[in-house]
Amino acid sequence: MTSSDQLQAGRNIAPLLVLASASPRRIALLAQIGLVPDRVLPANIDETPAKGEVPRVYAQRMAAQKAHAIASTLTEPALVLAADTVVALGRRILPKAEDRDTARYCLEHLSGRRHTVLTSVVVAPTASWAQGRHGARLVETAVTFSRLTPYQIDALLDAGDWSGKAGGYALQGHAAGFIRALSGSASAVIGLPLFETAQLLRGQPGGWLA
Ligand SMILES: Cc1cn([C@H]2C[C@H](O)[C@@H](COP(=O)(O)OP(=O)(O)OP(=O)(O)O)O2)c(=O)[nH]c1=O
Repeated sequence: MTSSDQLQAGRNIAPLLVLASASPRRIALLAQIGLVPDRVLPANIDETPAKGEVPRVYAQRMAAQKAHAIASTLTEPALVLAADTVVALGRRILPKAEDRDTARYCLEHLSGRRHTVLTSVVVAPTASWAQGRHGARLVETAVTFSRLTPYQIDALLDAGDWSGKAGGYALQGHAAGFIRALSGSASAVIGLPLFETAQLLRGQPGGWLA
């Protein structure tokens, strides 16, 4: 048996890879490293930050809750992958922009400043996959916006790609024209840190990644 046959044989007995997410970005990011989840099951959890909860703790708690909420519903052997992305200005958590006013509020606060994007990624095996390992990583990225004029903020709002994004902007979209510097992981800002996710999957006996 060649090593590629062995790899294939290993893959055939592998448990399911389940993405606990409603984010099309996370599916696309996984595809970038050659991974197509067997199932995509969005987790419906309460995303309200606890009183006084700092951004780092909040991001880790959200990703863990998403992974465990889905893992607990599955009877088959599976590894559940979940993530959470939070835009933080110091200790303040900026909201996920679901409307134009919220996006404007975020952009006005981010203008001319450096902020932190925290993305937590968690992998959780289901109860029926004893060999699977629980794992988690937190990735911090520093992002600096140039100073935005009121006209530029309106143009970003008109572009519309802030919708559903933490902090009211999309690095993969129009906001890129205003991002002066980024130190950390661009894929983490967009929703899934690919290097750290690959490390978590390589650490599993499932054979998903070489
Ligand atoms: C800052 C930033 C965030 N985002 C996205 C990534 C996440 O999808 C979203 C933050 O919200 P999340 O709560 O992390 O994720 P979600 O609600 O979109 O999906 P799910 O919880 O079901 O997995 O913001 C970008 O796409 N680009 C960016 O530049």
